[in-house]
Amino acid sequence: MISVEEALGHVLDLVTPLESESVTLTEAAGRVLASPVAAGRDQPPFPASAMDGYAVRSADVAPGQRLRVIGQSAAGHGFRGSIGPGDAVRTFTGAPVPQGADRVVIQEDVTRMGEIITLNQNIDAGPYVRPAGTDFRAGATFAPARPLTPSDVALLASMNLPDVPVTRKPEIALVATGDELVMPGEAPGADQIIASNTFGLKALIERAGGRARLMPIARDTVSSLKAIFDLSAGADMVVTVGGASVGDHDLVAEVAAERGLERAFYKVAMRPGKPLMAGRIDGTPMIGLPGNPVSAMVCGHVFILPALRRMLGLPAQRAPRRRAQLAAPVGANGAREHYMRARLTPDGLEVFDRQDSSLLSVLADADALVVRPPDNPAQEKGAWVEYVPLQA
Ligand SMILES: Nc1nc2c(c(=O)[nH]1)N[C@H]1C(S)=C(S)[C@@H](COP(=O)(O)OP(=O)(O)OC[C@H]3O[C@@H](n4cnc5c(N)ncnc54)[C@H](O)[C@@H]3O)O[C@H]1N2
Ligand code: MOO
Repeated sequence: MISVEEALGHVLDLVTPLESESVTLTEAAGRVLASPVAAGRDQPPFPASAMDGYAVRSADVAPGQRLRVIGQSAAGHGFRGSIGPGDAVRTFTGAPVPQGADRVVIQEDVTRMGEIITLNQNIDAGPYVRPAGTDFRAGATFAPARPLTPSDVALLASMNLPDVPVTRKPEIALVATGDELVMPGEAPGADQIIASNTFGLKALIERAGGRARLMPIARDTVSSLKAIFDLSAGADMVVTVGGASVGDHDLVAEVAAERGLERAFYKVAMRPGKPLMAGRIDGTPMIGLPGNPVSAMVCGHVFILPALRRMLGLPAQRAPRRRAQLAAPVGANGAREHYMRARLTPDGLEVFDRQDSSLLSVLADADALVVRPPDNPAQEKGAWVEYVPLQA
């Protein structure tokens, strides 16, 4: 068995960043920029007022000073002239500050009589002028190494970029295997259960910016598995779920080998997720996940998402980890790296007692996977541990 780190290295080696496509800004959230983009203009493009008030020369600012209002500058309708000594221009938030002015006095700090304003005794320091290019300059580049956030989209819009180059969404074919499985909503026989893993994985993949294709359930026969492998052609990656272990009906390895799988590894020193396999069939990366529902989802976080991120052009990295303190002691770990379902509370990480890899109800309660290194001794309450956030 190889370590998780080694296995992840192999998985990341199986994939490469995909090509780019152009999308409109309204479709850009959650996508990954394929190349840096550059601002089309300065923002703000002119010195802009930050307040409603009067644009003045700071040399003219003194308590009780009287100034003459010579015009107005509104957002979208600037004052065309320039102001000289003793002048003021009625100015609104977002409006260009007229030439000659270097300060805005807020309207609460003046008394106006006709076209004359008198500055009050106490005046806000100001200057309430945002110089041109305060936010960014024309030509400033933007290349975040993450899926575009709502804030990023707002920034791209203000850079005057109606379309942006993004990496094509990786398409991942998800193949559930097993005679015991029926689709949600179908009437299961007495020995059957509902296929859940591929649905969870689809949600995980699509939340991270991929596209998942749910394939028909493959039955525990060589011919059925072969047929579903054929149907999966064209995907950027094929992920099978179940049939990965050593039982007589675990046929994924056999069929994949027949299809010419160049296997990178089989079996990883992790818990859950031991009978994981990965390789390439005809150039297409293939990952075989174990069937236990929690094993499949944990492997989704630990292997599929890093591979997906690499296909999206993001750095080849393991699942992000954070550190927190344990809210209660935990026992010694065994020889496999253990991803323990836990909840982050104000008192620290509460590791659940029930860690069986079939328990989706426990996984749904968890928002963290506490990572226990192989042979990690028992840990006291308050010990610092690493965890993989599940909602990230
Ligand atoms: N003798 C041994 N037996 C097992 C070993 C071992 O080393 N020696 N490893 C165990 C471990 S660890 C795991 S994990 C499982 C993985 O087995 P498979 O990948 O072959 O998975 P299946 O047998 O097909 O299914 C296991 C379990 O999960 C249910 N399942 C499968 N697919 C789905 C799905 N899409 N949705 C919901 N549930 C699913 C399936 O019904 C089984 O209950 O092997 C151990 N055995
Ligand atoms: O590794 Mo299995 O995934 O322990 O349940």
